[in-house]
Amino acid sequence: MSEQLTIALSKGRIFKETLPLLAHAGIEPVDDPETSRKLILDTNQDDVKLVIIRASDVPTYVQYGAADLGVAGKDVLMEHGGAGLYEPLDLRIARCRLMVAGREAWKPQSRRLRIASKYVNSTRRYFAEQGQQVEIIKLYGSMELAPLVGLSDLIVDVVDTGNTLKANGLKPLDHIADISSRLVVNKASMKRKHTRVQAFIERVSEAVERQQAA
Ligand SMILES: Nc1ncnc2c1ncn2[C@@H]1O[C@H](COP(=O)(O)OP(=O)(O)OP(=O)(O)O)[C@@H](O)[C@H]1O
Ligand SMILES: O=P(O)(O)OC[C@H]1O[C@H](OP(=O)(O)OP(=O)(O)O)[C@H](O)[C@@H]1O
Repeated sequence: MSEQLTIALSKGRIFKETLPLLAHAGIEPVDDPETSRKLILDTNQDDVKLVIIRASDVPTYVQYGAADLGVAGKDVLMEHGGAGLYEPLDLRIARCRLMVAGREAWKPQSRRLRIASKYVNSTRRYFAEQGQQVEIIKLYGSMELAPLVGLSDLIVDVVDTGNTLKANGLKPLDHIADISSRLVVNKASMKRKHTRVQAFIERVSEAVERQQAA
């Protein structure tokens, strides 16, 4: 019997944008995670399963070997720290920027600032590098609201078109990092299932190159 491969993905943009890359590797899910309530999806290949989890949980599943591989945004990987993972491939999907943002009328202040974000580690690291001590408030979403209601001075969040910032009277202030999604691999799976995992990485890498050329 061939080795089982488990791939961790999140619903929404990562699933949608990963589908064509999986298809190039010959993998097609049997169910659609947007309509199915199943958390383990079968594919056209008996030995390949997809697990559907929260975007921020993907590195944890792969770190502990509950999934051999996964797709996660660099924002999520920076926050997780990358323990137990290899990051062999930039998939160049779900591209955005991790940014500091504040109200349109924002002016730099000399007092200690409050920053709201779900990216507490990246936020702490970034402001420490700037030599600034800040108070960080952990949120789980809708960060754009925090400065509007006086919960924080600034936010750290991902920005793509800038429409969400604009719609809420906020402006981008500082660029922290360019973000795209990465293929991540459990370190033990990379050794134990080397041939299988390496072949998968090569097929997906080909698909990424083709998408870039198109
Ligand atoms: N507006 C956007 N445009 C492009 N890429 C984005 C955008 N927002 C987020 N991303 C990228 O896509 C990844 C997945 O985003 P998604 O919105 O599906 O999950 P999430 O809601 O951020 O995660 P969680 O459910 O764990 O809180 C993010 O980690 C980020 O790398
Ligand atoms: O610069 P923009 O293009 O407006 O994208 C930025 C928004 O996207 C993300 O949210 P989320 O994934 O919840 O929202 P989305 O699905 O609407 O992009 C992020 O937290 C911002 O709120």
